[in-house]
Amino acid sequence: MAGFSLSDLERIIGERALSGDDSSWTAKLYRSGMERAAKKMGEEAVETVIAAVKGDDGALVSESADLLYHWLVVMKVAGIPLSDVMTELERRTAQSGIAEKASRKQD
Ligand SMILES: N=c1c2ncn([C@@H]3O[C@H](COP(=O)(O)OP(=O)(O)OP(=O)(O)O)[C@@H](O)[C@H]3O)c2ncn1[C@@H]1O[C@H](COP(=O)(O)O)[C@@H](O)[C@H]1O
Repeated sequence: MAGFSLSDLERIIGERALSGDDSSWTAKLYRSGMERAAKKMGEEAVETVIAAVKGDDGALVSESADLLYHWLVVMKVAGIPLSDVMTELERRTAQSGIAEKASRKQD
């Protein structure tokens, strides 16, 4: 299970979004467009915040999974690949020099 990545989920969402399968939540949400998908993501974000503030670790894991899934659907609707976000995160990390400092510490 630990081998499952956001890239795997992005690929599944990409396939299911265009599947035309009426039983697919992804296909339905993708078809309904950005407003609905973003609203759903917002609901999951709020539920994640509530779980965090309550200190409910089980709910925090579950709501985080819902949030990441719905965020990836929003990104699919927007047509922005996950790799664009990872590139931006990598750029920020390189800019801060943190990765370099960590690798120097290991030597
Ligand atoms: N990770 C998810 C995932 N997380 C949440 N959901 C769905 O998101 C929907 C909304 O979640 P909520 O918790 O808000 O449930 P709800 O309150 O009943 O929803 P609403 O009343 O607002 O409709 C539910 O139908 C969940 O099943 C997901 N649906 C799909 N996936 C992934 O997408 C794949 C493809 O799924 P399908 O597109 O359904 O084939 C799956 O194999 C999973 O990997």
